Amino acid sequence: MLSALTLTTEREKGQREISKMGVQETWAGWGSALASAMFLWAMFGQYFSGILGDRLGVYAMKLVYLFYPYIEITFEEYTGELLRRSHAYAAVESYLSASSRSKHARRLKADYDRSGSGSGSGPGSAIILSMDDHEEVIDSFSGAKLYWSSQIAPLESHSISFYPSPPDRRFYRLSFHRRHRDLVANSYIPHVLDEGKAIGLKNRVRRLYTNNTSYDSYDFRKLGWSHVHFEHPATFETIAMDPEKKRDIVDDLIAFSRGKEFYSRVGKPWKRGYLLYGPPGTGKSTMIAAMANLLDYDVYDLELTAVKNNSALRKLLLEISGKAIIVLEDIDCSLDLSGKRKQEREKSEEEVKKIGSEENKESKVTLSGLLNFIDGLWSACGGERLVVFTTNFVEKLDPALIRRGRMDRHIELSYCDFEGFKVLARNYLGIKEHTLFEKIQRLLEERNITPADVAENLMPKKVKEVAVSVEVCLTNLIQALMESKLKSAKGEEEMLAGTVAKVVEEKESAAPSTLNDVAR
Ligand SMILES: Nc1ncnc2c1ncn2[C@@H]1O[C@H](COP(=O)(O)OP(=O)(O)OP(=O)(O)O)[C@@H](O)[C@H]1O
Ligand SMILES: [Mg+2]
Repeated sequence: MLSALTLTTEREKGQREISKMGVQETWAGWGSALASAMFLWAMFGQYFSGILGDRLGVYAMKLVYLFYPYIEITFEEYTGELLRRSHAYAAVESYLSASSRSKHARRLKADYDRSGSGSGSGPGSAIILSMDDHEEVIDSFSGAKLYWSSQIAPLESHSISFYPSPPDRRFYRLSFHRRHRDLVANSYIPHVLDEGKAIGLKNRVRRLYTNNTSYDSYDFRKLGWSHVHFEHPATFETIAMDPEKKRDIVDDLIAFSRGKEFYSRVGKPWKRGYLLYGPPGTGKSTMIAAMANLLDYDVYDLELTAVKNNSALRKLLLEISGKAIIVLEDIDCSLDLSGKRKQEREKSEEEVKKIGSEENKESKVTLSGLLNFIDGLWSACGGERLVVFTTNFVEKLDPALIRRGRMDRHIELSYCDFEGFKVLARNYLGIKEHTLFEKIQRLLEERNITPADVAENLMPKKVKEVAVSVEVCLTNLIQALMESKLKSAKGEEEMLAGTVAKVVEEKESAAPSTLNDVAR
């Protein structure tokens, strides 16, 4: 059987594909002379079946079956014109990486065991071994023998193009005796996909993605996103904000993550939009990290100005997996339809000329392209996604962009209040109360200070300060508070009222009758 399996790897042409269960099922085995003859006979039969009737073709196929009773199913890495990595392929990859199955393979690929359990390759080990390309393993299921091979083949291109040719085609091929066909279709494949998905989730390490600046949607060799491991310690416990508001956001996020059935029942794609707005240093980015940690999602940090056009944006969207937070920071700057950030606009023309040609390429993403990205038909692919916008200037945003349904929750992150301060004091100094708290509370009511500034003042500046840090830090904070601005609305009103009163007083003494009217 194994030799037959090896032979099958050599032929690529003339496969007759039968679509079944989202994978391709192909007639097998014509590497040997006999199988080739059978195949030609079958083709001959098929060709003439239109003329001579179906009978000839049917006989030819029966003959092929007689001598080569194996069925093959392929699981392609990319489906739908290379648009998306197939989940079935990823599940098979994980399934075959399980130690019990990969131990028979002779050529293996090694990777970290992201679960930290070391289950991949023996006790205490921190790597996972999986099948390398062109490798074969045998699996068994309910008495049936299943032969898996990992394959790689150049993708045939029939057109001449300026763009680089697409990457090689990778796929797993499953071969089994035809008598197991029902078992494989009804039980084995669902078993492989379920188990593979579970293994994949267990090994999953969260990632922080960013879109590549040189990304070209026509270049198949370039991926749209690069990633690093996502390791941000922020949690909702460490975020300084009104506890009730915080509880509400956490409840909303958890309800969303458990809402698969709800969303499908009401006919809405499983996604939710959050707009976080407020002055710099109030915790917008920190909250995104806390969201990702709470829900165990990947983060896709999308730099819109690096996206060439709407079609590149759509392609990026299709590369995003489920369980993801798509972040567009400073959306008021990114959404400048010229594609330049505000700071760049402010640069003199000469400075702009100096920018490298790559960076200088203008983004042609339009508002409608972005709206489509958020909630067009394509946005529903993948499911379980949060889209988060952040801005310092919510009033600058186009209302269409942040209307309810698109950005479902609008969350203001503002200056630090006493409740927020208590959270930071607990995080940074490990204290719940102190004699200086009262003074700090009074000052926080009068003055504007961002949580970032409070946090900065609560950090010991020198190593030797650590022992006396509480006192020193709180005093630093009081100092900073006294130097910070008065609460803008209240402060400005008071200042304005004071100035007006003073002017009125002065004018009254100069010309009482007329100025009394004005003051009134
Ligand atoms: N609400 C908060 N709770 C806890 N820490 C905070 C909070 N806000 C700010 N910080 C601290 O200040 C630093 C800066 O905060 P962050 O980057 O989240 O601000 P931001 O609102 O995203 O600012 P920007 O608008 O400039 O992007 C963080 O590293 C964090 O330590
Ligand atoms: Mg930020």
